[in-house]
Amino acid sequence: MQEKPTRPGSSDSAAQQSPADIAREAFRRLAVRRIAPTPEAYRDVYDEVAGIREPSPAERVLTEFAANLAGASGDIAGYATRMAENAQTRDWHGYGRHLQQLADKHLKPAPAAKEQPARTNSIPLVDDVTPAPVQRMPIPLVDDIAPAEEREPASLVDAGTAPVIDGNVARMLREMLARTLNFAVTSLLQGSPELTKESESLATDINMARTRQALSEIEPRLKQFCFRVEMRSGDIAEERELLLRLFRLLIENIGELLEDDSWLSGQITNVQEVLSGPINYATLMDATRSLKEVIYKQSMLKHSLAEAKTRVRDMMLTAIDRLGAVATSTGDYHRKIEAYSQKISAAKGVPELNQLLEDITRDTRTAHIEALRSHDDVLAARNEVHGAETRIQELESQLVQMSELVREDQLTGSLNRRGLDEVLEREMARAQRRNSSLCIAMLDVDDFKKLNDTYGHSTGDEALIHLVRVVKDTLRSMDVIARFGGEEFMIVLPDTSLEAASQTVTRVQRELTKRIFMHNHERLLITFSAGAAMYRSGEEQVELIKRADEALYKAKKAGKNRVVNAD
Ligand SMILES: Nc1nc2c(ncn2[C@@H]2O[C@H](COP(=O)(O)OP(=O)(O)OP(=O)(O)O)[C@@H](O)[C@H]2O)c(=O)[nH]1
Repeated sequence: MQEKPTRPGSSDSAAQQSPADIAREAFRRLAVRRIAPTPEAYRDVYDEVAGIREPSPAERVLTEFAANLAGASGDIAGYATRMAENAQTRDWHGYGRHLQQLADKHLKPAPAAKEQPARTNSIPLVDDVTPAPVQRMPIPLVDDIAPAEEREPASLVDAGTAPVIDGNVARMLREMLARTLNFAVTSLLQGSPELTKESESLATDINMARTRQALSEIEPRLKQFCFRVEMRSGDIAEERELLLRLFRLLIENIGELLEDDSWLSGQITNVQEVLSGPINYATLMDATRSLKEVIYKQSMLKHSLAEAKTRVRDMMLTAIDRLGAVATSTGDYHRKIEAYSQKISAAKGVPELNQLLEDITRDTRTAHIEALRSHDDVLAARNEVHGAETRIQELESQLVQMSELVREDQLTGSLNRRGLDEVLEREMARAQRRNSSLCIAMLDVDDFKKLNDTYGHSTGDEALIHLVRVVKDTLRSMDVIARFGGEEFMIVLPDTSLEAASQTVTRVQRELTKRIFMHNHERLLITFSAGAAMYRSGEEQVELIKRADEALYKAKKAGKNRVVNAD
């Protein structure tokens, strides 16, 4: 199929076309040029048909590169001018050729020995604009271990040249390249089946290539492949950045809407913190886990809250009904009394008056009983409303506490890093204010990997829970344990000297040997090493932690299951 030269991409002709025409023509050109109809390719061709000459990011980079190079001296400036012309006319093939020549001439090492004239078997890369013929490095690519029939014909091999890369090295390089393409690159290209296929195909061909000629044929394909991969990575990075920006914006807006819903702000802050730091799998998983837990608990509380609110509403309705009934009955009573007074005025004798008095007494008693009952009902309803109000307040404060949960490590129930930061900040300020001593100790479970490997990850988890339980039971209530990460914990000991801190940690170690960890009726001894450090007035949090960490390192080096004090 040939591309028709009609419908040039000029704005005049484009102006006469409807968007549907332009789209149809864009698809036709994609098909004719055998370009995959990706959104980017479609956008480029659409712009071309519509006469919109918006350069793509790659075009912009290449154009700027050529412009910057123009300031160089000598023949580099000549290449730069030609590349700039190519960029202007969008002759990317020419651009690539000139760039290749420039690289060949200025970036490749000089031939190994002058007296051995270099010969090349590859397709020459010099063209008429190259000032001097380029001499390519002779690299015999024939394997010394390759079977004879796979070798390149003798006429193509550099018989007299000393190999710059010997056959073994060439084979290794080829295999490494093929493996990189086959495993590393391919695994990074998920979601792009075309590129994955090309990567695998290149790996196979490179592995099979035994001659320079064969490699020369692969070279342009590899170049094209690299270019496409680079474009794709750029797109992915851009998409990721856009998504993150969108997500941040969303979270920020939700945060602003939350003035009344303080129970949600904990989660929002948590997510914002994750988004502001370096994002990796672990931080995202951590945030997801703690949010899930909190959301689950909150949903249960919200359910009870909704029930309590419905109950209050029902009670209010009942109370209003009752008040309505009282009003109705007293209204009836007033009307009756009015009627009685008229009857009394018109009464003819005492018997009639007696009868009227009896009727009035009866009606008055009934109205009184009704009023009393309603009064009692209203009082009971008011008490119930009070009770429900108190319950709602309790539930609401529980919700606020739930939000605090994100300061807790979900596995062990100790504080998490965020909670630790807050406690440390608070205690350091207090120690400075009161001029009191404050110590911290970094704990790291010994040979924890071995425990995991031998008994499984969930047993490892149980061991961490056990450790935290023992630490909590052994420490004073004012002391705090926090999970620093993985199998590392930190203990914060306010009002404690370094010596006392070290003794406390040793006591925990002893307690661990007494309260042995059981796994399937098997007694497993858990030990840890620790580094203790005392806060120096005015010291930064990171510095204090660093000193404790160094002491912990010394404890590990000295044989584990011990405490070392920082100097
Ligand atoms: N079960 C479990 N394992 C974890 C957790 N966090 C980290 N780990 C594991 O803890 C192990 C730590 O191993 P290492 O850093 O080599 O330390 P170690 O084996 O204790 O060796 P030493 O510290 O030198 O005594 C790794 O295998 C982690 O996968 C967790 O939450 N649960």
